[in-house]
Amino acid sequence: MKSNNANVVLQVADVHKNFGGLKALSDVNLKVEEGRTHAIIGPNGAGKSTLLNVVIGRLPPSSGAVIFGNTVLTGLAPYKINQLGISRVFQTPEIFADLPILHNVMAPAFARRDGGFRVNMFGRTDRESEIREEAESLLEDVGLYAQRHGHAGSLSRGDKRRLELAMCLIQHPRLLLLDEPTAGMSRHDTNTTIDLLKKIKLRGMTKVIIEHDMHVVFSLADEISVLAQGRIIAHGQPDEIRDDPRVQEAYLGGTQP
Ligand SMILES: Nc1ncnc2c1ncn2[C@@H]1O[C@H](COP(=O)(O)OP(=O)(O)OP(=O)(O)O)[C@@H](O)[C@H]1O
Repeated sequence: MKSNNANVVLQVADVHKNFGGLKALSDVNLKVEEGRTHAIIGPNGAGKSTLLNVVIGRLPPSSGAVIFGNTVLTGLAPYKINQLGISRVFQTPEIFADLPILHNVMAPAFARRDGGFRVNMFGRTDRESEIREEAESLLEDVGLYAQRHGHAGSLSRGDKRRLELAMCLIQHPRLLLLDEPTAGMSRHDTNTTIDLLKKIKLRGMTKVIIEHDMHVVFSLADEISVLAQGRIIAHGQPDEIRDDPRVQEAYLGGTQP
């Protein structure tokens, strides 16, 4: 199956996902264009994480397809989908707690090259100094350079999320999926993260972001899709979504986002 739209990076086509009798996703259709930041919002239990898990191959859809560029992802293993150029920052950061922060950022670059993590991967490639340099530069971008030799496990939750972002960026993904990237952060850290994500936008990376914090959504999104009870009930530019009474009703119980 091929996507007709040359500039569409990700297409979710007629996706349904059932958990037994529960319809977590019903007839979900979505297109994300190159270089855009597409936010998916919706109340608790709307199906946002399920949708992301279907995209990255952690959950098979009950029916429908996910297409990345011209490649149908449905049925591919998560590591394959990652190698094709999709990276995800998780709600609960997935890092190597016992490794130094710098090595956490370097590890995915080795994995991308070699197809998997290995014990003693350091010092076994001629690209190590190049990878180290890039990892240090990314740690500067995310504000963790000074701590680079400390263990990742000792970082605060917010800093772990920033570390995970650097771990994604070193993979140079074509599509970055962000699952509540500012959850648990102070307002100051949230604003720093917004600035960082805006910088990534300048580099032209396509992003899908799931976020509860409307300040973050309206600071970053070019387009917003609203999920409620597993269905996309509205899609549009931030101003249209803000003013859509269906969104206010479904998402916020009638309050202005
Ligand atoms: N593995 C699973 N097995 C059974 N039901 C599930 C499973 N995962 C999710 N669900 C159900 O599917 C629905 C959608 O859940 P999902 O986590 O995708 O929503 P969400 O929009 O991400 O919610 P939140 O904002 O609270 O994270 C919920 O009713 C949830 O209980």
